Amino acid sequence: MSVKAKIGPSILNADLSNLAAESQKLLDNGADYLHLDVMDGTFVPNLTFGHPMVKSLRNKIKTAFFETHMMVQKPEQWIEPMADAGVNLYTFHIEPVEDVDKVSRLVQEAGMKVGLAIKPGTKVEDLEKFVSIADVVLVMTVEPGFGGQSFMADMMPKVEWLRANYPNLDIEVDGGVGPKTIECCAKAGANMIVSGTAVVGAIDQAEVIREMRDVVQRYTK
Ligand SMILES: O=C(CO)[C@H](O)[C@H](O)COP(=O)(O)O
Ligand SMILES: [Fe+2]
Repeated sequence: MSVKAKIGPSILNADLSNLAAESQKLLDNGADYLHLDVMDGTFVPNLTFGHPMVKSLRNKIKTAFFETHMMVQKPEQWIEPMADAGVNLYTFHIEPVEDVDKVSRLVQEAGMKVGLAIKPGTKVEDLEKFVSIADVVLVMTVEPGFGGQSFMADMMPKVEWLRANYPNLDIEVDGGVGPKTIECCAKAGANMIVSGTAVVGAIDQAEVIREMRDVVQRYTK
């Protein structure tokens, strides 16, 4: 296996009125990248922010790696604006998309890496046919839409199956991940760890980030 352990805090439950400062604090505390949750109120029953907010954040934070987790019905609609906003990794859900290959190509042509996400109810086999075009696959460990939910350990067989078949693939998990659940994710084979509430709400963010990275590193060696 030659994948790197990376911790990407989700700013979903941070103080969004103070997004740049909250994001910089996470980066200063050791975050490897920022996971920005974009929700359209249709694909999921919640609404967050779009490309204008991401662009404003990019103006303040020049070099960090930005992932947008696109929980939207029409991911093709936001490719150009998100590329213009300075997004590095454009992760979209395959469920509402008719032609995943085509949308992935458009993401690449716009200069971003491709992330493909599945909801808890989606079989890993549905993702398999697109793995070759993906830079990252995201296995959701909560029903998308809200931060602070409980981790679904029964998603781990998907991660195990992906790791067994794709030793060098970047496999991300998202939802309810923190110090209590990290071992389970790392053991299954996840190497990109999204963590919202557990990091953002921590008294010592640096310690929580370091602790989770250490656990993942033990399994990625
Ligand atoms: O995509 C998401 C929700 O749909 C968030 O990234 C995720 O929930 C992170 O927050 P937490 O760690 O608090 O669960
Ligand atoms: Fe997310």
